[in-house]
Amino acid sequence: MARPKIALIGAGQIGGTLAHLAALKELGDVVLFDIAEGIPEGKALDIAESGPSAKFDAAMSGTQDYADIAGADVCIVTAGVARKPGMSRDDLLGINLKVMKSVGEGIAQHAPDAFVICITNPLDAMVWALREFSGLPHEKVCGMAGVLDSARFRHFLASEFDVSMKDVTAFVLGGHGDTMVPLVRYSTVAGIPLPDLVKMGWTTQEKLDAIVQRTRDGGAEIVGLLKTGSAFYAPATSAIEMAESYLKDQKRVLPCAAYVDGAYGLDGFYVGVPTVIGAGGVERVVEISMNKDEQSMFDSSVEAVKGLVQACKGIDDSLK
Ligand SMILES: NC(=O)c1ccc[n+]([C@@H]2O[C@H](COP(=O)([O-])OP(=O)(O)OC[C@H]3O[C@@H](n4cnc5c(N)ncnc54)[C@H](O)[C@@H]3O)[C@@H](O)[C@H]2O)c1
Ligand SMILES: O=C(O)C[C@H](O)C(=O)O
Repeated sequence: MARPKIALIGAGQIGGTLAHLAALKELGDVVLFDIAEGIPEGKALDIAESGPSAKFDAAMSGTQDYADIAGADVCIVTAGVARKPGMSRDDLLGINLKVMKSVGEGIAQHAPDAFVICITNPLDAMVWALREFSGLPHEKVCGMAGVLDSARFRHFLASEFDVSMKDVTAFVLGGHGDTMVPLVRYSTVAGIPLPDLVKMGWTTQEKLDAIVQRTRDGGAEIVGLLKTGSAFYAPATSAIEMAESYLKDQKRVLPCAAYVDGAYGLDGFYVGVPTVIGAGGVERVVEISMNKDEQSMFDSSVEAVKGLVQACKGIDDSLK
């Protein structure tokens, strides 16, 4: 049986890391696409030359021609611009919306059966726009953010409790911005919810509040340190987790920016929610019950994303 084909649209910091991880995990053959001549070809060759030592079998190639992504099983989109210190993700909307248009058209023409994972920011609005421009089925187009935000939350919690990250679970829902909603009640250490761990004296409410805020600011913290761009190792690893669940029909329960139609009182809207990802794409949106405070934070986050979607419609007439 032929190996799956993975198209990476954007061969920058995340695109290159995605290619390397996909090769190391032998998820399939990789095509890197970018408008910057030489970059996708150079990264593909460099990673291919690591194969004999790393001992993977995967073909790697780079291109500026969308025809080369033909028949891709998975497309992961990082094309566009990343923020620098002093910018918010939302400042990228205008420039990255134009990129989503060309990418959406390229995928529609050459890889219409692919499972598409958008990473480009501002994430929730960009995945919505990418779906509109590509016209692919909603369950085959989703956005990566919740896995990353939850991983950051889990990392901070594991450090605070001095336990293995493997035993920490967490869910961060809502839009991938300052309004994201780390769900404390649904986050656990070995199944013990965080509020119980506060009662058990493992941490204090103040420390937990600070971790929640650090999670919300997680992207900006890295941007402030790197200065030339944004995070790429953890974002790439998160998207690979989603792609693997699709390719291997693992049916992982992962938070991602998915099309929510009916659940959470939403009628046809992309925002971060828990989902099941399997061979059918986003096979299920998991609707969890929220208390008043959680619901109000989620609602504010949805409103923030709605504002960005409106801004997209104001920029590109074809989106109305
Ligand atoms: N969703 C998330 O959680 C998350 C996490 C980190 C970064 N991001 C976002 O991901 C995006 C990529 O980040 P990065 O660090 O890889 O950036 P990067 O600048 O390193 O790479 C972006 C690449 O896109 C290419 N590109 C630009 N326009 C293109 C087009 N029209 N077609 C094809 N390629 C094009 C550029 O040449 C560049 O190589 C940014 O928008 C960033 O904000 C999102
Ligand atoms: O913060 C950014 O601009 C990149 C990304 O959204 C992140 O959370 O790391």
